[in-house]
Amino acid sequence: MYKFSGLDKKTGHQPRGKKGVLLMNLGTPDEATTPSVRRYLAEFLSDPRVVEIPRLVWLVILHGIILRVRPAKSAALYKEIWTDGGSPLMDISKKQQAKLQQQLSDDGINSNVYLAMRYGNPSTASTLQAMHKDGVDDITVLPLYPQYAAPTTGTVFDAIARELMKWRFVPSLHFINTYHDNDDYITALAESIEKDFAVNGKPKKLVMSFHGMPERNLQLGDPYYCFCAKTTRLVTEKLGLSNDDYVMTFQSRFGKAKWLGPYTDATIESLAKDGIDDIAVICPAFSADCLETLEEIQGENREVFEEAGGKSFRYIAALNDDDAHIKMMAGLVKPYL
Ligand SMILES: C=CC1=C(C)c2cc3[nH]c(cc4nc(cc5[nH]c(cc1n2)c(C)c5CCC(=O)O)C(CCC(=O)O)=C4C)c(C)c3C=C
Ligand SMILES: [Fe+2]
Ligand SMILES: [Fe+2]
Repeated sequence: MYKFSGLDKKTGHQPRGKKGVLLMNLGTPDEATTPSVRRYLAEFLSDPRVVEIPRLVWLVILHGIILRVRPAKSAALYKEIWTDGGSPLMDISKKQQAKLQQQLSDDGINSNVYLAMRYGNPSTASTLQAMHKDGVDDITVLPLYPQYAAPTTGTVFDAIARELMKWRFVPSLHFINTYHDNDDYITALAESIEKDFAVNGKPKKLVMSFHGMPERNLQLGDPYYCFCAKTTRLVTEKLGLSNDDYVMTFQSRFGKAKWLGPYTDATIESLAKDGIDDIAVICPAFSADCLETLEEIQGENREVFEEAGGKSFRYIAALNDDDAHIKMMAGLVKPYL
């Protein structure tokens, strides 16, 4: 490590040689208002990794229809889940950052933890610039998506590369692309399920609901589906569940194409109709609770279940800032620090 105190006298360069951790997540609107949601969705849905249909056709649909209709609807949903700390995804991400910082320092590691979002704020570019200013030139990137997918993890890499293309001194980079089968992740999920079962009893069915994606992405080689299946297998094996005890499903469909199935809402409805009136739902693809878990699962899907005759619906929270989750993150980044 270079040992400069203050700026170098000859070059005016910053002291360098520090290592830093960069936590990344999707991003969320700054406010639960239509203009704020529109700005966020415009950036998110313009990403060619997220919507893979011919560019020109998509931009016409996006700006002609979707960005005129969806922001107001989504803003109303965000309002339902908004907290004093802002969007749950942002609030929880900040807590994760602070707790991981503390965990690393408890473990005797003197590296700063930074937080950036792929869309919206704090932006990837501005966070990388802040790291550079702090003298960090060795960056460990942890996208908080347990199962690699091109529209999530892949595009985090794009955003980092796009910024670094402008830099003269490209830092050392360590990119953690997936942790779907990491022992500590599987154990943390299994323990959170066991805790729920201990308090509320074993449900008639455990629904493991993952965020969906178009089925075409799978055919084109995206490993996401297989990684979700592996997480499901490892967690259910750890819990000693039999095939009848659980089901893997996919939620948050968007657009007209066929998405990965079975769909969460249709599954939950048919479970209730078949007399499986007591279920617990967990969403292992989400490292932090957000619109898709708090509103779509706890809100919408609960209603679907109850209207179809279901009696007991439990949502098992994301790992959020649980100690086991933070320790898992520390375990993932430590080999590079
Ligand atoms: C349009 C295609 C989409 C793909 C493919 C997709 C994949 C994907 N997304 C997540 C995680 C999150 N998605 C969230 C919200 C969200 N996702 C899409 C679309 C796609 N996602 C939309 C349009 C939205 C916005 C919500 C709305 O307006 O209804 C979120 C929550 C954000 C928040 O602010 O709370 C997360 C997290 C994963 C893991 C994934 C994997 C394939
Ligand atoms: Fe999504
Ligand atoms: Fe949704």
